[in-house]
Amino acid sequence: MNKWWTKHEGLSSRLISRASKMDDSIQPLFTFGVIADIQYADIDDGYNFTHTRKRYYRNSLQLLRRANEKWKTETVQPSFILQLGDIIDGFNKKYEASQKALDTVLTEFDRTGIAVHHVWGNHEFYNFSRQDLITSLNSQNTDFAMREDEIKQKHPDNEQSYAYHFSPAPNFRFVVLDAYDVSLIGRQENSEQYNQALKILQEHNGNYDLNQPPAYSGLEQRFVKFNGGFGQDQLEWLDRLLSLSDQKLEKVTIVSHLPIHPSSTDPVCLAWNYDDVLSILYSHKSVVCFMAGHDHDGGYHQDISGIHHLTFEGVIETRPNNDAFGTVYVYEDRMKLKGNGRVPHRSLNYE
Ligand SMILES: Nc1ccn([C@@H]2O[C@H](COP(=O)(O)OP(=O)(O)OC[C@H](O)CO)[C@@H](O)[C@H]2O)c(=O)n1
Repeated sequence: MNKWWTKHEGLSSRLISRASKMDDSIQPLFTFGVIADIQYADIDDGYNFTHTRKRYYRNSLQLLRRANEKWKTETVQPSFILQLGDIIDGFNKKYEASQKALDTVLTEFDRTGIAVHHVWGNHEFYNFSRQDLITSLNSQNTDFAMREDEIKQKHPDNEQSYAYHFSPAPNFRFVVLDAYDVSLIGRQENSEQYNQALKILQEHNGNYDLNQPPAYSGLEQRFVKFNGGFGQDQLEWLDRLLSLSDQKLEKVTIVSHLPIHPSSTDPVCLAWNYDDVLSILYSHKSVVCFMAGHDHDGGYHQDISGIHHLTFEGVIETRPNNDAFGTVYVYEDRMKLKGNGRVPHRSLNYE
């Protein structure tokens, strides 16, 4: 086992057992739901590209329905739901069913009456242009995003990067990042971001098919077309935002479709410039957690600065009789993830 590949290390199991012993009677400050990689399509079951994992395209909607039912009956109603990207599958495009599939899933989410924060993943871009997504899957303007918020740092609307922040309760902030800011998917061929992405992939991936990972092992495998990176403007914005959060002694949770810690994911799912984001996070004291999807097997790692990196198990590769979602209970001194089905319980103490 390589040193950086420690997602099932002892620390994780110790945290799981500590979580199960925790006192349930204390009222959380607020709660929120999390779900990843629903990848709904009204098509028969299939497999991932390498035929190693079964995908339940139609049933993913039933799993979302079960998650919604659970969230609706929580004693402390979730303040919001984080949908970590890949809400519908790329296959919808082939059947000209993208809009219908998206409407189906959004209608299902609507039944809860709970605000949903949507992250954009690779499958969003297989179905829609960025311009389409700005109209149809844009949660930047939900009720509490930016409202009555002392931190007004709005992300510069540079070529429509989809990054924003919100504060659901005093002293807590959530940041949604755009992991496909620099990418070959979702960017126009004449854009700066597309050309930057092409240069990166040409430098690191010698394959004709750029979806094919460049090496059998190691972090270089992340240089594939179905991943992407964070642009300089977005990184600078994040840095400035976190400085303000530091000053306000906030606890910050950051979310993105792509994981950024090598020990929280298979390297083939890692963001290209994950190290740039990590350096920024390490220069601020406010960040407590980073949540992502994309790696359907899930993962977890607490890094050297105490940040919890959670990669959520994907709905699409979850058997019909199982579940894959979580509810996070937020307290002054910790967060507690109550997992369902493949998503394990975890206690996430702030260090
Ligand atoms: N070796 C490969 C792998 C994939 N593709 C094509 O790339 C597109 C995205 O692949 P897909 O597996 O659907 O992406 P997900 O985001 O669902 O999953 C990411 C990780 O694999 C999950 O662990 C799709 O069009 C594939 O056909 C490829 O050409 N060559």
